[in-house]
Amino acid sequence: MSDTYERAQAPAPALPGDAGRPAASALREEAARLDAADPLAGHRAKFALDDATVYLDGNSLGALPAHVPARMADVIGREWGELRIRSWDESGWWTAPERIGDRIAPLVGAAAGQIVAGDSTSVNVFKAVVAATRLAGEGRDEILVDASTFPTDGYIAESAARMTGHRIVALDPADVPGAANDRTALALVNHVDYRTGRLHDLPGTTAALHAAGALAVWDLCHSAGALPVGLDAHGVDLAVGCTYKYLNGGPGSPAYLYVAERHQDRFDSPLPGWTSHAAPFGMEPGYRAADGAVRGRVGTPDILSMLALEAALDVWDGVGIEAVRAKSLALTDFFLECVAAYVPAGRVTPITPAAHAERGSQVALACEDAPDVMPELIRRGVVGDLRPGLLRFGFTPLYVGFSDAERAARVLADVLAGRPSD
Ligand SMILES: Cc1ncc(COP(=O)(O)O)c(C=O)c1O
Ligand SMILES: Nc1c(O)cccc1C(=O)C[C@H](N)C(=O)O
Repeated sequence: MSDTYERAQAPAPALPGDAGRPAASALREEAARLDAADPLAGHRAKFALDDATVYLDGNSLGALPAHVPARMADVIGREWGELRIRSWDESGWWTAPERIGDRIAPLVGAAAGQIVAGDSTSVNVFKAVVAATRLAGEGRDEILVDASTFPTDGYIAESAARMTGHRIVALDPADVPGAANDRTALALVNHVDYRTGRLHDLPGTTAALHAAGALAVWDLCHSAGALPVGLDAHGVDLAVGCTYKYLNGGPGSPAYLYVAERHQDRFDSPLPGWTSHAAPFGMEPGYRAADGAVRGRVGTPDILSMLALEAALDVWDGVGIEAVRAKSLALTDFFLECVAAYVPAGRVTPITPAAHAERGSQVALACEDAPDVMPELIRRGVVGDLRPGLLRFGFTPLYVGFSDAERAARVLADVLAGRPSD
């Protein structure tokens, strides 16, 4: 872990803040110092953001990279408007899913040729789960599913299991390694829990599944672009993720599917659409799968969203995911520290793990009156979101700073203490 964000002083004691805002000026000064020393601070200018708002919802919808509208004007005006059908070849539309997959690959620790962009995460969960049952072969009739999963994964896995004749076993992700056995076909696990922000043990869980002869399928929605994933290094079999959170691809931007190279020959998609055919324009009546990641494609790609995503990925040029992780941990530490210092005692309880090894890039605070608190926070310019019983704050290191974290905690304390806005 880098010492870039080393603290100038010991963290402020976790004093209850009812007496006002103890330590406020010290924490504000510390935030300014950390921002001034932050090597990623310059990246914020690449995004369309205003200083009146602290945007802590990039774990739901990433901010707009400022250059994307001009690129989209060109895609619509010239590529579609003037070149029309020629753009499938001349503008590279046809190969966009695999080309963009290769742009996502380094961010999740994958070599080129294993990721294809397209469809939604839900659809890719379906492809991955069914394909994994086929790869696992006969005699394995169980699918382990993260019981705390984002709901869509659970719904899709359940339906896939009914179709393939498997049995779902829902369990805590921490229990997956111990539960894997010779009946397990695969486990589907979220790398980071969308509610709590807990980071699950991808290397250990994957290794335990392999030891039992089973496959590991990971949902990277809340980790890709926020922390190192290491898909190849840890031998993950299949993975899916969305691109509208930390990858800033835009509302409803295409998701992606990773199929490890060693499985590609036997990857048997349950949705073998024509764009994954070996000869898509041969219009053959029978299906023959293309080689490589292209096998994960289905139908015509959603080109406008796809190309907005491709442009959005430019913000990663020259950015290392390790640097992003170092800032993410420093930011979430600092926010937790400010919350502990400012917020009236007993009003919120952090449920995001304190241990760095178990933390994604968000902080979730249990709060009894969360449904009243979040709208007021948003009214005061601090945008997080609400999940049942929780205030959820996402920290996107490319555009969130330490002063943002301090301000968010201060405004939260004001709202909870019933103080008017500054
Ligand atoms: C972990 C996880 N999986 C899946 C999804 C959603 O999937 P889809 O892109 O199909 O809406 C989300 C968020 O929307 C998510 O947080
Ligand atoms: N995908 C979303 C959408 O289409 C509308 C609103 C929110 C979302 C989200 O991404 C929610 C998000 N996955 C979550 O962690 O709660």
